[in-house]
Amino acid sequence: MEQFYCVFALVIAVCYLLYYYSTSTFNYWKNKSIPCASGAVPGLGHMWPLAFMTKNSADMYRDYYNQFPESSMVGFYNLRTPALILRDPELVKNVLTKNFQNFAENAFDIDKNLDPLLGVNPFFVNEERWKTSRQQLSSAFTSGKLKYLYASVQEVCDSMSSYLKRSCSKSGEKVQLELKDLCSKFTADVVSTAAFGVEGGSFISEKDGPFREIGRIMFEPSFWKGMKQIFVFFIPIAAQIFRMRVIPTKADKFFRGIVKDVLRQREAHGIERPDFLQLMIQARTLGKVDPIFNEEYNDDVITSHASSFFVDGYETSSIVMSFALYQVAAHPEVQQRLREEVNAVIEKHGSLTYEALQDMSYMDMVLNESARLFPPFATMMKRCTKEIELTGSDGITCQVTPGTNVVIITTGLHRDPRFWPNPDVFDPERFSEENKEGRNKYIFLPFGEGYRICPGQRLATLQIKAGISTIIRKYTLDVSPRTKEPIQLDPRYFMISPLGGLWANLKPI
Ligand code: HEM
Repeated sequence: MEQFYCVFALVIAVCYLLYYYSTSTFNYWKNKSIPCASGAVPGLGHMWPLAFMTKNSADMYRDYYNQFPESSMVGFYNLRTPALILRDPELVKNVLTKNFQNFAENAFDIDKNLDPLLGVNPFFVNEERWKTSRQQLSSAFTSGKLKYLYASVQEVCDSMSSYLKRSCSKSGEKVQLELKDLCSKFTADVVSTAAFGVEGGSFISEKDGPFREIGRIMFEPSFWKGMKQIFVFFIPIAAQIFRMRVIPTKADKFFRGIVKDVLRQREAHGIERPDFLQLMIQARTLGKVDPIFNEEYNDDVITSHASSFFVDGYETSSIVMSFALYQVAAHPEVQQRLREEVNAVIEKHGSLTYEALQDMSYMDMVLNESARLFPPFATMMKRCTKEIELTGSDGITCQVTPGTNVVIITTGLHRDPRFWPNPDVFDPERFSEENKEGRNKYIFLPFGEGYRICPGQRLATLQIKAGISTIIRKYTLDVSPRTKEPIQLDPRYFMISPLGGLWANLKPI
């Protein structure tokens, strides 16, 4: 009996210590007189809805953002670590631009040994390596090089067009499609053609092309993948403990294999193509040295750069494109005006050229409004590296110390009624020249802002505009009753994915 009491006392003591340890920081924000979101639980802090997969991060963070509508800052706890939400556009500007030096790091700790292909991906690296890798990737997106890459985008538009034509004639008249799947095929093929120099093959048959298949392995929501992604992106300490990779082994092998094959084929047959790989091959032929690896452009160096295209650009672009098509399907008057613009611009330029796409101002309005409601990333997380005092427009002051994560909640700012009247309503007019004038740019951040703004923004916009124009010229779209409305976001996913999919009927005009 005595033994039983001893064990019981020990268990109680351990439980108490664990409880004490996991909640001992929970007064941090109170002591700093910063309002703190409610709902922290021992062990998980405010991250329990992600850990238990009851909410998508976009919804969870927006809930915390909305708890103090009048406050410029809100504290919360990532497990037991204090983190700060910024609700004031001037504070966001401070972090992303004005005092960037104090917040230069993205708050993600990736193990470069486990994920060597991410070693040059600007999103996942910091300091000097970030500067060089960003410069290098951005150099592929100058206007001249984008025009060069646009040839690849046009190839994919043509194969998507043939695929849609075949699908419609097979099904009689109209065809029902899941838009995220269609757009994932499209962006997978753009990456494979523009970055890796191989035909994507997603529109040849019903079978996935190889890049679409890798896309499914890496991004399609499922319980275990969701668990892993949520740990990697939101609870990185746990991901490190369990040695979780961002790029699965199968995808790593695939990227290395494909680059090797393509390089050998091009060397053997003297092939040149207008793609990202060719830019690297040119650097290799000139004997240039990669400034990050300090090595020649060998196969591994080239694979690392090319895979950044896929990791950063494939899923983000397909999310934005699919939600924009969904909004177009749901708003026939917007669809008609957009179609008229596309037709007029094509008539003016002769075809869907690079220059024609720059002329589509209503398309820009529609894309912006759609990305306002559904940005692929709910948050941007920055780590404080140098102590700084932040003061909000409401007078709240916070001394932010090194190591503290500062979170910019895109989904909160994008639907904040202080900045957007009727924030849940889809209205492209918000982005007319007149309505945009004088608006603080730090309330609309689908691509981020400041020094770490997305370097792929122009390529992403280009391919999305080309893809939507290709579809809308020849088809009318309406939302299928199979789509669950209002849209609910999949809690198993670290970006946004609509539960049940975005289904639309496409009918030839
Ligand atoms: C519609 C599609 C896209 C969206 C919405 C998007 C959005 C974003 C956002 C929000 C960030 C974070 C900015 C920050 O942390 O301050 C980012 C970073 C980044 N994006 Fe994109 N992105 C898209 C497409 C692309 C494409 C096509 C590429 C390249 C091929 C790309 C490459 C990158 C890179 C390398 C970074 C890291 C930049 C840095 O930390 O310096 N993105 N993107």
